[in-house]
Amino acid sequence: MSAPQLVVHRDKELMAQAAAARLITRIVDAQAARGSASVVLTGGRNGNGLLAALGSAPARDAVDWSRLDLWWGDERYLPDGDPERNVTQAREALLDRVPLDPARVHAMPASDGPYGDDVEAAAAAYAEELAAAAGPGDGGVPAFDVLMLGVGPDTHVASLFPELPAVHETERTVVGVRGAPKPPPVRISLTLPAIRAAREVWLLAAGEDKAKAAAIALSGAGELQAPAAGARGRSRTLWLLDSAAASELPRSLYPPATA
Ligand SMILES: O=C(O)[C@H](O)[C@@H](O)[C@H](O)[C@H](O)COP(=O)(O)O
Repeated sequence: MSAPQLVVHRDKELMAQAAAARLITRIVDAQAARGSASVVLTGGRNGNGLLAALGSAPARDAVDWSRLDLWWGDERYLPDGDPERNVTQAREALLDRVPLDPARVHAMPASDGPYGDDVEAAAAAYAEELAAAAGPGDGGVPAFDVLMLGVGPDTHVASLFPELPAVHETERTVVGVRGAPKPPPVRISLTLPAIRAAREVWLLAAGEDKAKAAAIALSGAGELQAPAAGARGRSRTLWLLDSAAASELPRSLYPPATA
């Protein structure tokens, strides 16, 4: 697992714009190398802010949108089209404005779909979809080029909350979550093993309310108490912060350029 790298931007708007530019380049490089790219989106304000910034980025259409696989790190288990669903918000922020191949947009199941209120069955179905897309030796999930995660003030990532059952999962790649402290309570989430299968994991943390979470997660806390600490990529773990979210980091962790 890669040690975390940090980049601190002036404010959350610039962080979103810079992260969007970074994502465009990463996708373009993956498509040039392998003919397609695979990205995991996150819900939340920072994730949606990045998508909105990407939509208005000058280089937006350097991406071949028809050869991009999109997955989700977590989803609120609500009816299809519910405004609180991460996929609904992603569509509004960007996805409905770019020519994606609908067959390559892998939304997590909705609560009014075939699994009804059986969120574990819905999670198992998504795990099967991931496994079907995985390559030999990928371990049940595709080798995502970039997996993005917003970071909660309590250090949660996806719907993995400190000390709750889902963060303890070591075998399954996708689980159902009930009783999530962040509403809505019922969710579907990738697990840490699935997150750690990604080539690169990018954690997005902007705002004063993330300062403590970033400091805890980056100062050696365990992943059960601080799930963000367990979100590591196989070849890269990148924390994208704004100055407010970085304000409580130990000086030793500050990137040299911002010392
Ligand atoms: O479904 C969700 O709510 C998100 O996936 C969640 O993990 C989010 O990324 C963090 O809570 C940060 O959210 P903000 O960026 O809005 O602070």
